[in-house]
Amino acid sequence: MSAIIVLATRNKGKIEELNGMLSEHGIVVKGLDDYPECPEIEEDGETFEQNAIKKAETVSKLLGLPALADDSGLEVDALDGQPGVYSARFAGLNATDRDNIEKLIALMSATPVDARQARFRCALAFAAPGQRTWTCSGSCEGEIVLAPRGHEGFGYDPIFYLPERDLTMAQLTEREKNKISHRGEAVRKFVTELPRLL
Ligand SMILES: O=c1nc[nH]c2c1ncn2[C@H]1C[C@H](O)[C@@H](COP(=O)(O)OP(=O)(O)OP(=O)(O)O)O1
Ligand SMILES: [Mg+2]
Repeated sequence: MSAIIVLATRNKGKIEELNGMLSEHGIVVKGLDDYPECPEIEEDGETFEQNAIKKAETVSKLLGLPALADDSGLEVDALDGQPGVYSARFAGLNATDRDNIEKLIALMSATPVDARQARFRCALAFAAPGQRTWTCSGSCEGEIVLAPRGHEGFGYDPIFYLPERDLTMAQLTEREKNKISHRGEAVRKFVTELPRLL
């Protein structure tokens, strides 16, 4: 048996990671490039959870299908939790991953090496027609480094350092990343709920 879930995103990194984790549970994840009629959704919530709920419910209503959404980002302690929900637009509305990384490196260069703690957070929301929306979250602790390393993953992965591995997130294979990431933690919670949700 296989089921299609629409992931309310055009972020190829998220679609790839979710498929990597959900295919073994009989789920095919499709992104919004497969549904060009879906408009951009303004992410105006104050929390990852609010944004994830808005994305999942908007897409589920529009298509009449079960939809999952991921809202995620990076919280840096020395920046009082920034960029947080603004992670994707940290360096401006059309910022690339590289732009955002450069801005963060510039801001962190004056911060002592022992004060560079940060975490990725991920909120997932699952919405389906006639069903109450379900949410969960995950997080992953690390440190910001000023020299990007690795080419796997996406977003801030090249400057997100995992001290216990002595590697950045971008130096892990997708499978290794999924085992320890904020998104991996959230998806494992989603998987335990699947029998009730689908
Ligand atoms: O595993 C990750 N590894 C590195 N960086 C990450 C990760 N997870 C989120 N991030 C960063 C990327 C982006 O700057 C922001 C997400 O923003 P977020 O609005 O959730 O995603 P998005 O705009 O790319 O796609 P969409 O909203 O359509 O799902 O946090
Ligand atoms: Mg977004």
